[in-house]
Amino acid sequence: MLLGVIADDFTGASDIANTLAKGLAGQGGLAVTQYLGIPTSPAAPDVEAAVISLKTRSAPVEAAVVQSLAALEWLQAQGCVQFVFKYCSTFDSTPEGNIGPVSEALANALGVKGVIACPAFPTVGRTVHQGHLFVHDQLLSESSMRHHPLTPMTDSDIRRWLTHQTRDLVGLVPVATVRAGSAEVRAALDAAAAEGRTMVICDAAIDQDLITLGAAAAGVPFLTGGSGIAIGLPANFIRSGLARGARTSFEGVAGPEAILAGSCSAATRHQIATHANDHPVMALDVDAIMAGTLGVREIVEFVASHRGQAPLVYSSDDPMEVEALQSRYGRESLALTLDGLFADTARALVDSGVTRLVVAGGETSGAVAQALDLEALSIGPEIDPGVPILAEPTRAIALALKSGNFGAPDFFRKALRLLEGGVSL
Ligand SMILES: Nc1ncnc2c1ncn2[C@@H]1O[C@H](COP(=O)(O)OP(=O)(O)O)[C@@H](O)[C@H]1O
Ligand SMILES: O=C(O)[C@@H](O)C(=O)COP(=O)(O)O
Repeated sequence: MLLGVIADDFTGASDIANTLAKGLAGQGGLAVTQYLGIPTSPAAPDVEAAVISLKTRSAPVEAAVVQSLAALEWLQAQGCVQFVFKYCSTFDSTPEGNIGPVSEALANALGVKGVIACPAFPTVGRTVHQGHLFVHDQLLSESSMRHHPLTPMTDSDIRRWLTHQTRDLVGLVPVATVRAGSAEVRAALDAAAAEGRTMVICDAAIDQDLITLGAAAAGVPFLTGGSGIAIGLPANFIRSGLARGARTSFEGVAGPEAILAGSCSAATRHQIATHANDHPVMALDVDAIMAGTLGVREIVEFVASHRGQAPLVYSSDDPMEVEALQSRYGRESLALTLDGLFADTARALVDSGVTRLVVAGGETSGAVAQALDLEALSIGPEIDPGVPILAEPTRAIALALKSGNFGAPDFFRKALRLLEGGVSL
């Protein structure tokens, strides 16, 4: 194994797995497997890149650090020569963490400083300029991410945001240095390391910037970022002859389908509204769930009675309603209950024969994937930017774990069709 990725949530993990599997146009990517949690046995010999999905984005800091270090240990045991810590392209975190503490713990374990930190993912509008993160043409703090239910992002200066979370000073590689080329980036990272800076925010506004950062990272043990930071990494291994340039393949899985959405992100709510125009949808009454009068049984009945029609079940709501529910029930216990309900529902659905499952939301997907006890997933073609098909070949289950803010308005319908393999991509 060459490359090991530690991802702080499950949708983010499939996002970076997709980037690594795709590679640059015409070159092929790496042979990637996405693991759900830290595997308990060695990887198959043909795996070139492993992506370990953790659910640490909103975990307590100490738990996030401990799990990330354990993931690193497993990846080191598989022989990886480079490690990536994958976090969200909108830098989802609280002032306490977990991006800073986890990054510093991994950097210390690997004995490195001057580590690239770049959440940019230009294809979906996330760019970094002079250390400030933009979502399309809005500063992060003015985007819908300021209303996120668990990690509201209220500061676009991610250098400052990260400084709240880290022990060491945070550095910056500005766009002018990135555009000057990979050697200049490397020199800037070395200079930051010499000043004792562990994390260094790197500007990137277009894919070419990320390719430059990727080239600067050739042979470097550790880097961090959104999935964009991985764009240039397969090429390093292919160029040096260590990887062969793999291509993704996927046969398709037939059978009953379901869509579960716990994401309250703007893109998901728009996708739900679009899907509701011509498909059956069930809006979950959160008060009834909290009162224990609505649960798995009713949801499974709804899905079963709309088999073949792409039924969608969602708890997603707009920011004002989310805020009202959180003040009524408490943010954490509400999220715990809803994530738990989606997890139990997914298990019941799969037990009832569902083989094609689309899940929207990182926390929601993490809860679902853990409940299904999936271990290793292969990466199929991309459905929409950042969202690949995931296949569990031994159980003939195909999944899409969609990041809350990713995907076109018709994502749900398209994803189910592609999971069936009916359409060539
Ligand atoms: N109606 C709701 N009110 C409050 N919280 C909700 C509601 N629906 C879902 N949630 C919670 O909001 C969180 C959404 O996070 P997540 O699934 O990661 O979505 P995203 O990918 O958009 O960040 C989950 O923990 C989920 O349980
Ligand atoms: O980097 C990204 O934006 C995604 O890969 C991601 O991590 C999104 O997280 P969720 O919105 O919580 O799914």
